[in-house]
Amino acid sequence: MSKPTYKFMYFGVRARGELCRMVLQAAGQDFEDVRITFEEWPKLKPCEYLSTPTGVLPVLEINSDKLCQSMTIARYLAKEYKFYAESNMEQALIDQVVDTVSDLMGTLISWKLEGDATKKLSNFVFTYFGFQLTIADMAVYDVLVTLLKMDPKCLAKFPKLQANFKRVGEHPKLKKYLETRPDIDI
Ligand SMILES: N[C@@H](CCC(=O)N[C@@H](CS)C(=O)NCC(=O)O)C(=O)O
Repeated sequence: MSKPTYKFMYFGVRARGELCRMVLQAAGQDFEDVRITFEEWPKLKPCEYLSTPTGVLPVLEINSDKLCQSMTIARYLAKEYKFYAESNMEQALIDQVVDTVSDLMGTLISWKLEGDATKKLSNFVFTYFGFQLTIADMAVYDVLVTLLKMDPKCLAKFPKLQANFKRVGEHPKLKKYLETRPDIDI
């Protein structure tokens, strides 16, 4: 079987795309990282150009298949590259973190930050503070990047979140990517 070819299409922001980018980077998987500008989007949105399944981004092309919905893509990639878990319960524990981050991201995208966002995340430290990197760690890392930009002291009371943030940032396959990627607010 030949290796799959990946093309990931999203805007030039982290928001609903960065978790998928991080999983591909953590896997050491080559992919075409297409970053569409907001100026060019109105021309591309109609399906005849990009063939977006639902007219929104992100979209991941895998060979000739197309996937949409950021969490569907993230879970698909996490299963492919073992950033998930084996058992149904462990998967559910990861999912609740990832879905909470996704809800939070919706709030952040509309710039209506909930005051207790970091506290909410800290309730989950027991689920992702394991030995193996999962999409839960990466999802939390990414939303913390945004929260830290809004309030650099937001982790002060949460040492386990701080430690996990550091641990993901130092992952051997992610470190260089995270240090050299464009510095984007959200
Ligand atoms: N639930 C979808 C939401 C996708 C979505 O709303 N994408 C936005 C960007 S974050 C978009 O493509 N907006 C452009 C548009 O609606 O034309 C997902 O998670 O992928």
